[in-house]
Amino acid sequence: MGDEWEEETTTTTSSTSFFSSQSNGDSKKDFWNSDGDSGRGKHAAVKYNVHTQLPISGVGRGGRGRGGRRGGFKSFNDGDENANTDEDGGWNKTGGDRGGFRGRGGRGRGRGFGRTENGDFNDDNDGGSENGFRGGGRGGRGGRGGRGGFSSGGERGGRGGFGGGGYRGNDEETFSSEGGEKKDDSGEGEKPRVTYIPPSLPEDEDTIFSHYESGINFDKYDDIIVEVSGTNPPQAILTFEEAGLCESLKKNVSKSGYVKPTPVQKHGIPIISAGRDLMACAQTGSGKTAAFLLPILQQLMADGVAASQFSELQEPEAIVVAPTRELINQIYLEARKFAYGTCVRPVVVYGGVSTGYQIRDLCRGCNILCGTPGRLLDVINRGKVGLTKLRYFVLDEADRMLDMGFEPDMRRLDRQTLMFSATYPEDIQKLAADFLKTDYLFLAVGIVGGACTDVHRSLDREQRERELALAHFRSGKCPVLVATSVAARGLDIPDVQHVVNFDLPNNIDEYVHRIGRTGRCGNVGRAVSFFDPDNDGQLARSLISILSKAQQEVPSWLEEKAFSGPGSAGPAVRGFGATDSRKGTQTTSFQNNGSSQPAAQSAAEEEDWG
Ligand SMILES: Nc1ncnc2c1ncn2[C@@H]1O[C@H](COP(=O)(O)OP(=O)(O)OP(=O)(O)O)[C@@H](O)[C@H]1O
Repeated sequence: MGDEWEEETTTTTSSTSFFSSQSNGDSKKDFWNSDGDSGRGKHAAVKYNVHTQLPISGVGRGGRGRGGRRGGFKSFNDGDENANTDEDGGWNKTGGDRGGFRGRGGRGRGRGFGRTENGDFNDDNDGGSENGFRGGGRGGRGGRGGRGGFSSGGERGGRGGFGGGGYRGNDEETFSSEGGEKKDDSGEGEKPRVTYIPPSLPEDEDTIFSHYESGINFDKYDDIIVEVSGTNPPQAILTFEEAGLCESLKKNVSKSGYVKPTPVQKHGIPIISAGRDLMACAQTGSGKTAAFLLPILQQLMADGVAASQFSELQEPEAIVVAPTRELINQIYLEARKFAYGTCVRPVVVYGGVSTGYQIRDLCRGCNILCGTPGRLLDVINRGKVGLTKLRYFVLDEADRMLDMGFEPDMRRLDRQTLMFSATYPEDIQKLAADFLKTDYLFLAVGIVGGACTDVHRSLDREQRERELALAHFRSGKCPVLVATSVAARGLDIPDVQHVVNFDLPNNIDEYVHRIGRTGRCGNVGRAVSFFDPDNDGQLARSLISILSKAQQEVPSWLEEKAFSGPGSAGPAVRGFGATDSRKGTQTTSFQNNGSSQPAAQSAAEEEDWG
């Protein structure tokens, strides 16, 4: 997933799994069932928390994930000899010179996902990836890495649960001016094509403005310490009335259930309205999205932005970039909500969805373009989006998207840059500052990088609780068991039907043990694993070996990861179980004859519950 099923940056190398007794193969059903005490009869899941090494009953939602590695934004403009060719079905990429983002162009031969010369995966169509901006590729073997210059960066896997990224290696589509015909210019066979078209969005007002009520701690926001650093910051507003919003926006704010602004809105809105660049850091869930959308919309309305209309080339006034597909879609929905009833038209583009579909939508008019990096650069490089009218460039989750060099052409554009995040490591701040005007303002709401105090956190389980959790799982009282690898081995619990490796383990033995909690005693089972190319690459070869020996389907992207490019090295492929490491030892094979078998010696030691 290079794309926070994003994810949070997980630095852990390990692994979380859970077992589920659901027989319908619907892992999500179990995954998001945080109520582990449903009283259903069958046993379900064990999730391993790698940090604590403890099993936890019930599965809590991991929250929105974030992209794993940071992307880049560099080197788009040194196109190679393949740039602006018509290789992909006659499409002439005229966008190269249009206000920056010129793509390198070169397409490699690819199948499935693109791989850049950096050895990164591109998981977006045509080589883009959500996290990208890292320049990339001459498209080495993995295909269209060069296009748009995005290496996959990061939104791979990661912790946090329903993280965005999600590696989707096969999402390739060629969009051509001749109708989006699929074409594989490598001659190596057909590329899987992204044909997914998301369901149409509801147009009724009730749905557009549906929202949940603000929580009991909303008023506590008023006590949060706010710091604004930089010269001449404008006065904060205290109410939405002071924000100077036009009638339509006021109405939309009110229909959204917003009564008073949050601190990041109180300070951020006037800063943006004053035309200042901004680096804003505010805790999760504190309303950063509206903090940038409202003043942008207001300004566009005040300046009488041209109503969007059909054109093959769209010139948006604002671009919002976020590292994950899910997040950018959410931002788009917010933009659509606040722009309701106005002439401002937001559009969203992100990987994993038919490019042709998104381009058709784009061509209908676009004032605010929301996108993940890969797809965004893709549409720019296809000449569908020009940057000459660009006035606002917003980076949400900015700390994920800045450890990269930024394209010089982009820097030259006269635009207002707004960066938002809940965390800002110091080194990232330095990078970010380099991309902002020198008089930018830094807005810190609450403790910079601090986690939201409204989230009750607990790390640790006593033995008594562990045993109770296991007992509940065993008895079927709790259908899902979440645990660390400590529960990988040995547990023999009837009716476990599903094992989910939320994070894959470090070694293949552990994998074998974990999935062995299901499919026992002649029963069938199911194991679903989330593979993070950044963290799990070393497991790829052994996984392939294990899968093929068990006559399971081996995804082509896994083969690609295992056998090509940097990072593909992994442990030598060996057979299931173990082979005798002593040279020259005579080996006897036993086959289904019921006779004794040599015990498989695992490389890893047994885990201890202690
Ligand atoms: N002034 C407000 N009054 C009531 N609700 C608000 C207000 N501002 C934002 N919200 C709501 O609060 C929720 C969180 O807002 P938002 O997603 O913008 O947070 P965020 O700071 O971007 O969080 P994260 O850092 O996790 O991305 C949303 O449902 C949003 O509609």
